[in-house]
Amino acid sequence: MTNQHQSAQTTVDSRGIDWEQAQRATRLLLESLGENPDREGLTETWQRRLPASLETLTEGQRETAKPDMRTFEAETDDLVIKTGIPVYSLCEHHMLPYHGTAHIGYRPDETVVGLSKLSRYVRWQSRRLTIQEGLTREIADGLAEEVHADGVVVELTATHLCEAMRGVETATETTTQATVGNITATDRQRFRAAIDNHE
Ligand SMILES: Nc1nc2c(ncn2[C@@H]2O[C@H](COP(=O)(O)OP(=O)(O)OP(=O)(O)O)[C@@H](O)[C@H]2O)c(=O)[nH]1
Ligand SMILES: [Zn+2]
Repeated sequence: MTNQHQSAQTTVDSRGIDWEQAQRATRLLLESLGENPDREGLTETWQRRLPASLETLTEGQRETAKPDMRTFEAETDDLVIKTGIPVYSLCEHHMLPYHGTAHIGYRPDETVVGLSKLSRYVRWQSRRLTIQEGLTREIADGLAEEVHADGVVVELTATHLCEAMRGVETATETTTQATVGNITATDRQRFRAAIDNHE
């Protein structure tokens, strides 16, 4: 018990990842698939590559990885629209990727945020185990809070590899939307026109 506790303590890195456990689990997974984890080509997979990849792809769980959402004084309260933000997330059901595009519209209250921060924020939020509906909602709610926005609308269109590569084996697109706060009918028309223009 004491040993286990000590070993867990020594292998947990500053970001809270237990490396020894991640390596052991990956090795075990390879073995369970009938693979030889010690064959050339696979040793670094369990020792480094997969644990390190998953550490990156789950950094949305860690506040320390959140981008600095620095804001500036707003000179307008017009809707700010950003289209075509790439999204890569992992579906929590199969831990397989889904990827696509997010579009964001927000109505500033007294502050605006640097444009690049919208893409950075979507990337950070996406890097964890999610379902698409929840991710869309969490981007909208999170941005409204970070930017102190009067209203936010988020649309996300994605293809799930759990549907494409296995299971139903159809590479379809799923679109989800979330709104928070004050988004008017005119805002929605502008948002839609910007998305249509992007596509
Ligand atoms: N609503 C929603 N469903 C998702 C998402 N990602 C994956 N899924 C679905 O989650 C469901 C899980 O269904 P289960 O029947 O438990 O799992 P399964 O046997 O692997 O199902 P199939 O994928 O149909 O083979 C599937 O229908 C997936 O398409 C998501 O982001 N949102
Ligand atoms: Zn899935």
